[in-house]
Amino acid sequence: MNTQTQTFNHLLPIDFTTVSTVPDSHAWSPTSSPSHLPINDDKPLLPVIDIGKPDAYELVRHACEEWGAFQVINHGVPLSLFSETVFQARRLFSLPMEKKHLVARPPSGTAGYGSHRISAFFPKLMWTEGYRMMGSPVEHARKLWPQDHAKFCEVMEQWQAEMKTLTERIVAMMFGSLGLTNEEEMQWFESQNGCDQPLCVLQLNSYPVCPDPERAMGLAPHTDSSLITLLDQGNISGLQVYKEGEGWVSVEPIEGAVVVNVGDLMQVVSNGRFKSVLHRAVVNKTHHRVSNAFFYGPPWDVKVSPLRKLVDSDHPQLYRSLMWKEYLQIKKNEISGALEAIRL
Ligand SMILES: O=C(O)CCC(=O)C(=O)O
Ligand SMILES: [Fe+2]
Repeated sequence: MNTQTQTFNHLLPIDFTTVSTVPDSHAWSPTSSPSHLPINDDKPLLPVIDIGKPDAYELVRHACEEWGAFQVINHGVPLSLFSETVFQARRLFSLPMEKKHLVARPPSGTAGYGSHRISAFFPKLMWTEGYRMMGSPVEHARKLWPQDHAKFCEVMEQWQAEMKTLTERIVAMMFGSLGLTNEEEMQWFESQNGCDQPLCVLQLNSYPVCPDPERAMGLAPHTDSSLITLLDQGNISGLQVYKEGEGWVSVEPIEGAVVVNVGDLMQVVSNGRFKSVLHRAVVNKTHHRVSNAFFYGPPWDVKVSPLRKLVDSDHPQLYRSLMWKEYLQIKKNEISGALEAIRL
């Protein structure tokens, strides 16, 4: 096997339908598996915010400062689109492995089927498979369903459009809650070479039923690099967020709610006011869980820095200005120390 094939194989998950026990490659040690530091039911709940209400700004600010995450309801995204998106995601993941390999994500590619991007950081593999897209998935969908790809594309494109609109509304609320009022004050990246549109990635995640969930990890602890991420975790629990002083807290699914994660970039541009949330996903014995994450960030080739209005003598600049591609490169080499590495 040459190096290229080896690297490529590392990106491809095992066929979970063929295993009846957790193989050694996927067995996490007792101190790093989810059973370490178990969840205790007395912990506070992640805030649920009705973004149609007048107090929403204040609640958003508080949630971003204290948790780095919250759930939103009353956001206007049709409930039927949630179930159609989950249905189409399940349709993709239930295809035979040979089919999914037809759309495998190449080692340096952004779209396609494969393991989660963070898997390279851990000695053990995770109990998950994923499919990523940016915009229309039509080229892949044609390969997967030569006669019947239109509905998958239509639903995924509609979901991305809805998530983009909702993201922009929530980002404006976040900045608004910090006292930024006009577009210029909210300019969160400095475009270079004419790149002025945000980049959006939709990641479908599948966590197959696991014979021994205590020893397996759905998705290991990480922060998202994005400005913010919108997550639909369907109706099966599995997402946990880390809260300082409390430990891991389960995020209970609420029908039609969307989880908002503050990403690394929001921590930078808010000059540390908002916290990028550490989160992970656990698996279970009985239900195949599917989630989807919509990551919203800047183009590769732009400069990012803390917003000027959030820096003053009482709030000195915490992070240096840098090109976004430089940050992503730092994050590629270290999963948890990237924000520290750019701290002034
Ligand atoms: O599946 C989940 O609940 C979490 C997904 C996630 O954190 C991610 O895709 O980055
Ligand atoms: Fe994440």
